[in-house]
Amino acid sequence: MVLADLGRRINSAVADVSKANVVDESVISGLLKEICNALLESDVNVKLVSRLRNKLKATIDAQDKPGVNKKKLIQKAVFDELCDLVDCHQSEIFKPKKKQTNVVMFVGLQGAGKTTSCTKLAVYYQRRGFKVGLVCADTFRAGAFDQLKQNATKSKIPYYGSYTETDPVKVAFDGVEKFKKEKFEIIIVDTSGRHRQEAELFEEMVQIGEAVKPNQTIMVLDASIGQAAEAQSKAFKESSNFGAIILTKLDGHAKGGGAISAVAATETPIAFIGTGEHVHDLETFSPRQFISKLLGIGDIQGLMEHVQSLDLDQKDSMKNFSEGKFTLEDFQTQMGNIMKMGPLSKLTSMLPGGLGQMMSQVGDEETSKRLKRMIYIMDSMTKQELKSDGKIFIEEPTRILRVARGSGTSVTEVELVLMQQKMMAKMASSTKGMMGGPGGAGMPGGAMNPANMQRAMQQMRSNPGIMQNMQNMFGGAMPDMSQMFPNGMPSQQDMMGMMNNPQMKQMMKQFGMG
Ligand SMILES: Nc1nc2c(ncn2[C@@H]2O[C@H](COP(=O)(O)OP(=O)(O)OP(=O)(O)O)[C@@H](O)[C@H]2O)c(=O)[nH]1
Repeated sequence: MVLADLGRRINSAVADVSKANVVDESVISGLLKEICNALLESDVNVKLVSRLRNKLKATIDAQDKPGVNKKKLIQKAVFDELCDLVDCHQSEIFKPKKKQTNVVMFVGLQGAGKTTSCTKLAVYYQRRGFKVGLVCADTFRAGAFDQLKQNATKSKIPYYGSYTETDPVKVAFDGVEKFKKEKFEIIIVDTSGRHRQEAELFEEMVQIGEAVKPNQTIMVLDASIGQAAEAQSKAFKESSNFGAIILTKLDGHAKGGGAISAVAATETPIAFIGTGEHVHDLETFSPRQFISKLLGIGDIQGLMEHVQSLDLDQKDSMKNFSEGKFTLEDFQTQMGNIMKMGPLSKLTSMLPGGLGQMMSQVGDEETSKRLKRMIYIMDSMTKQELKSDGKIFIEEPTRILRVARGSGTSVTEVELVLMQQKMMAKMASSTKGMMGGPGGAGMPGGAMNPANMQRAMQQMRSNPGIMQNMQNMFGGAMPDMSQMFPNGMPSQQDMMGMMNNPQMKQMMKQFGMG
């Protein structure tokens, strides 16, 4: 992940403070020095780094009063200042309105990811019920229209472009007019990033802007742009007055600090981040979620949004779970949902604390392979077996052999699936009393109420086996929960979502916490 190195270095600098016996001036100046070096080496603009240092120092000095836990004060100050670095405190980012035409124009340097991001954004809004069209106004780069056409066709998004018209302003205007007549609600215009020279590119952008009068202009910025980010983004700001930034290629390994500088230099908010080449690899940007992920605290909210944005098959199995049951068929449904959730590494990076890193050590491929074999096993079961609670296999063990042969797996693997389903069923029956009535707190089958949540956490803490596993998982020391959730303990909604998240359950099982 971009800025991963920055996150690691800042984390270790803050950890050093936590280990210090006395937090005096020298410890604090050591912390500030390490954080500033890490930011500078990540390509963050020197003026921004100096500003952050001064604010951090002032905050720590101002709040350092007798009785204040200085270590926690420093952790929170560092977290807040980093959030401030990527948050330009703009008011509400442009939100398209239903039943109106919203024209969105994309600008940016060549290869930044405009065409890809146009399609991603089109799919993002289409999934939210908008009627979306794509216009290719890049008449400079050969193949630009074909690329947009291919992307749009694959995602079933109507598109407009021309193989013959060479005037990008005319193509843009005609395309927008066409979609306006057909009552499209969002019309996204992709422009060229390549030009003989930038002056022509900017001139063309101004003309296209005058022709299509966009409600929103978005600058697409490649996170690996480095120190050039500030000058480039300022130049685009002057010509196209973009109102939001899409930061692409954050899944890469670039330093990424230059992009942060662009946000500050243009005082323009990052609306979305691109996290891969796939059309669904677009995430809304939230400074606190971004910094939480950067510092390895996890991004529970992002994980919940990701799970909720997928049309996962949650109906019966969640109802069963809330009634204390969990059949093999429910298990099969949940496994199928996990496979729908996309690259496991992206999800695990949102898991708090060391959980994500731990999961990523197993690796996408291996985890995915194991899940697939579990699904093959359940696909080889009869309806009666799937609807059962698994006892049928104990009464007639030859069924295990038949399923193993039918799924091309082993008896041991089938037994493992049965054991995991049994664990889940036990979890379902133990949480049965904790779920509110159906529809409670808006969660399917109700939500765990605070008192029961507390009891569940106490049960976890009082069970030496679970605690030992937790400590093994975190390398011997239980993390300070407040450090994992700097925005305060997640709401019961988040915790419930996390506890019910099949990915989390699968992972808890792997670490013996199932
Ligand atoms: N890993 C990764 N690759 C991305 C991302 N966004 C775009 N890309 C890739 O970046 C390359 C350039 O993307 P394009 O969408 O063609 O860029 P462009 O700005 O339209 O390029 P021009 O039209 O030539 O100016 C393609 O290979 C994309 O797949 C991202 O978030 N992550």
